[in-house]
Amino acid sequence: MELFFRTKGELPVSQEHTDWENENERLQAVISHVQKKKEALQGESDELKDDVIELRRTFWDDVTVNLDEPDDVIETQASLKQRAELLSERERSHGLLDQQKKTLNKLEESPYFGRIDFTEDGESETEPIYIGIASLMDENDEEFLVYDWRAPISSMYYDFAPGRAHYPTLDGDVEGEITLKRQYIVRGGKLDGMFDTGLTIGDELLQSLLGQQSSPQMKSIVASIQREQNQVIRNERSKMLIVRGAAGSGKTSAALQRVAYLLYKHREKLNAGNMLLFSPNPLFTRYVSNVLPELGEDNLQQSTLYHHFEKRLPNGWKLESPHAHIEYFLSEQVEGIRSQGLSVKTEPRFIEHLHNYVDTLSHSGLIFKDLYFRGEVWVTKKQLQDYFYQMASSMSISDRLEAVAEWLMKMLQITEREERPKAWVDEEMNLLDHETYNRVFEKVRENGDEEAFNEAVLEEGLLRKLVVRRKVKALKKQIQAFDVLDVEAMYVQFFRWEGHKVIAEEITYHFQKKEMHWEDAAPFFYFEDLLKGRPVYADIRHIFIDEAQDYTTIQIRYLQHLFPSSRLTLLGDANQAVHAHTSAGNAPLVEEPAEKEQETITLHRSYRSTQPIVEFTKQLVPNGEQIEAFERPGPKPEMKQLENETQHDRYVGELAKRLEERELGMVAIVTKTFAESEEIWEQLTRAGRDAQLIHEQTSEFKGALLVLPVYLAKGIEFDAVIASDASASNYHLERDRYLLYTACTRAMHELYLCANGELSPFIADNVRKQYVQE
Ligand SMILES: Nc1ncnc2c1ncn2[C@@H]1O[C@H](COP(=O)(O)OP(=O)(O)OP(=O)(O)O)[C@@H](O)[C@H]1O
Repeated sequence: MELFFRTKGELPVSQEHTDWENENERLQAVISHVQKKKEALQGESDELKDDVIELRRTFWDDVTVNLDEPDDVIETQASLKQRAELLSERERSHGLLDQQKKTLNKLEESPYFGRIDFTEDGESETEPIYIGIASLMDENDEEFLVYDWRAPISSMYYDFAPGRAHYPTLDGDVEGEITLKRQYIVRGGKLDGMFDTGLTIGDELLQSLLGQQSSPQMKSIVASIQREQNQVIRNERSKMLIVRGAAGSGKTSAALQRVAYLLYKHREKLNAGNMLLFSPNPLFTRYVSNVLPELGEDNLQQSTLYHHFEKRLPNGWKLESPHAHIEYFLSEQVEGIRSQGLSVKTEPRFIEHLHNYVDTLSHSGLIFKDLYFRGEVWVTKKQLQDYFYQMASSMSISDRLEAVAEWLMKMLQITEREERPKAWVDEEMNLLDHETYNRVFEKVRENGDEEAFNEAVLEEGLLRKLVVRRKVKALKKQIQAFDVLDVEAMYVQFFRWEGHKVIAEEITYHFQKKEMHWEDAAPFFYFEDLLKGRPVYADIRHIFIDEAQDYTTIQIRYLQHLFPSSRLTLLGDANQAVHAHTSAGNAPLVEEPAEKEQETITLHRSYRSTQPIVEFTKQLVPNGEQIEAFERPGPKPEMKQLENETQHDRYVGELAKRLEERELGMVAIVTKTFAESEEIWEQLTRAGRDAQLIHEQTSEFKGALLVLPVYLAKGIEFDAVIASDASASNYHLERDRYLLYTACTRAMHELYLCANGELSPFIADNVRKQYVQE
């Protein structure tokens, strides 16, 4: 690799000197071109802004509102529509200019980060291709001064070393020769460094990027995307793309770059609103929220599965959070009824059983609810059942339910008419407020009947109608939502039907208290949708599921069925499974490809941690030998055994203090459970230390010292990690292995393990040589 890196004060040698000056000159020329563009854009933007303000101010001036005749109404509507369209078109253009301005601001700071010189076969000229976060044309709009990193030609920068190369176009691959591959470090419009690279993209650049301190917000990796990551980013073949990879191999980073790539490639028909990322928790959501804006793109939508289910929950119900679920299984004996239920519900073929059950319900067994009006049964469950099952069983359940709803709506109209003259309506009319009376009175007046007698009759009629309509409102809503089925009872009945009586009883017990366990949410709502028909989220075209190893098969299937027209990217690492059910090997991530358009890409290299840390952590897990460390030096992990809890906690506090004093950056004390985190945090606080205790609702880091349980640290990284109590008593079950691995792999530069007593068996003898024992 040829390298000429210049930092302030260093003098380049003669050959490099020429290039340095040339590159510097070009850089300044491009930046001044960007500045000119910015000025021109500002002028345009100001004009548009004035237009928008004026249009808003005078919106009604040119609209003649005339509602006398139907024709006039249509004309008024048309003229309103025209004005509104004009305004929104101007607003959109202004928004676009704003976006362009933001991109130009970024280009002004750093217009490009890479270059390849490419000679196409059959051409004599070599074209230097400069690559940046967005394309930039020269003043005549003829030549590219900078190519967007997502342009087809730019793919060669990531995929090839100097030598033969090719890139795809609509007319087939273009072949040729790369004669130079160069990287730049440009900050604040200044050329700070320059590398010519060979095989991989600048290990030196990576060294310098990865050696930096952690940041509370994830950064884009656009300048140093690695070849295997590029396969993830540009993959378009698969309907379902599974990305497996070791901790720190760049799965999340590649996924976010992939979003940016797809937005660029399909900009005519795809926007950030069509993409949805499921993250593990609010802290992670926040952590990754800056990557796309950094690349000049709008952020994609983000949610958590918990948040989604919570919104679907019936009124007054409570859903156990995934973190409470983890804590339960970490602290309870896993042999109880609940864990039996967990195995059944998370078993990959569970979904088939659910489908089989629904098939039988097509013929018999649906449980309906009695429907009530004014506290009395209006239609019985038996009547509903009879009406439902007299329809042909060739009709789907949801179609038949729709027919039931139509039937009920008609009956409701009759009921409404029959109820109006009744005495209870008189009573309720007396309770109506003045405002309602006045409104009804006005309405009668508007209709213009001269006869006072008629007016009074009309008024009473309207008031009766209103009272009854209000009374049936809830029932109407219930019918329209198909809420005539007793889904809870049928869900329980399913377990009985399957021969799981005890599990059925356990669910009934919680359902009666309106509580739902985390492991019931996906099966329950999936089942409900099978019966009632699924809600459609047609707008979402791409879903990304990070930390997918923690999803059960049915959770993934549920999302697939919720977003039927969506492509799916699953990112995960089976070695980081923190849920009891997924660490048992049930994660969909470990299943073999099932769908035709499904593809798996595995990332082997780990970038987050130094080489000594990776060498240590890879031995904690099976198949760890497949994990490759990026060659970044650093101290070996340190281990300290202590005799009791008091000594342990005191040591953790002192160690954190020492690390803080060295101003390492962010230091995290990672524990197995939240209770342990709380204990350590309390002790630190008593000692006057300023530490932040992270809980499941935390969405932001504050300060440089954090205490958190491992499952909340997922996907995030810290400059130094203290893995608290890595003892045999704390980490001994097979699933603890994955928790310990996840905790240790959060460390970027330094890792410390402390144990109260004997070491965890996972830190086996062959591991011991990888760390220093104090
Ligand atoms: N090509 C790259 N260039 C620069 N930095 C990179 C690259 N790939 C990954 N990194 C860095 O490595 C770290 C880990 O990346 P990321 O969080 O995307 O990995 P991950 O596979 O999602 O990790 P985990 O499994 O622990 O969630 C981040 O700091 C990221 O910026």
